[in-house]
Amino acid sequence: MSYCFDDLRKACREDWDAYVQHAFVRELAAGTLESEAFRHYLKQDYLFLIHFGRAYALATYKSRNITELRHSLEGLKTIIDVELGLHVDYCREWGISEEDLARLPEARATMAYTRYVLDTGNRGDLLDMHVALAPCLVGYGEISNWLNAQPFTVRGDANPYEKWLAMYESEAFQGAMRAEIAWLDERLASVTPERFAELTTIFRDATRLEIAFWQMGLDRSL
Ligand SMILES: Cc1ncc(CN)c(N)n1
Repeated sequence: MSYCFDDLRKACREDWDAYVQHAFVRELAAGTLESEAFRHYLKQDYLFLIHFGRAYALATYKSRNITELRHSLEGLKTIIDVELGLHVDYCREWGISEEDLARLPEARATMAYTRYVLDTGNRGDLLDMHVALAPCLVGYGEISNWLNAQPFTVRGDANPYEKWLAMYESEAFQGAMRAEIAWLDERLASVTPERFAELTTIFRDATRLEIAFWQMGLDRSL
């Protein structure tokens, strides 16, 4: 039996769909999401991205050859240069200054998700780490593609969240998503059924923590 990334998705189908098709992203794509819910999510996502930068740095540290090193470094650059850079500018447009960002309280959902991924990376190997990171990178790329195919999605000036939608359909982000899937496909091809079961647990846990992150935005909870 040879595995690939899609087998992880299939093994967690219910959780994966609940994440990709969550009410938060549906409302965002329709342009009906309450602006305070979005602002709350944006602030927590800043903290999330800082910790995910650390997680990609850990993946870089755990790399054992130049190919792995380059791949993890590309992930780190996507988070820091593409997403986090745009995020700070975007927060400013939504009335959140860098000073506000510097003194944010961290929501429990942010703590749980980011520390789970860092702990998985510390305990496990590079494959554990990348499987824990996959719902983040692959998930948002897939969410973007799924939303673009839905009749309720409003694009352009009529949607206040147009920039968010545009970021995740950008070639920089979609290319990073494809590279991550290709990397995972290559590694998963040679794992045993026992190892695949362990990786499925990590993928499911990280996906459930993504669902909790959307819900935190909707509920504006800390
Ligand atoms: C919670 C969360 N998950 C994923 C992403 C996409 N990197 C994000 N910005 N925030």
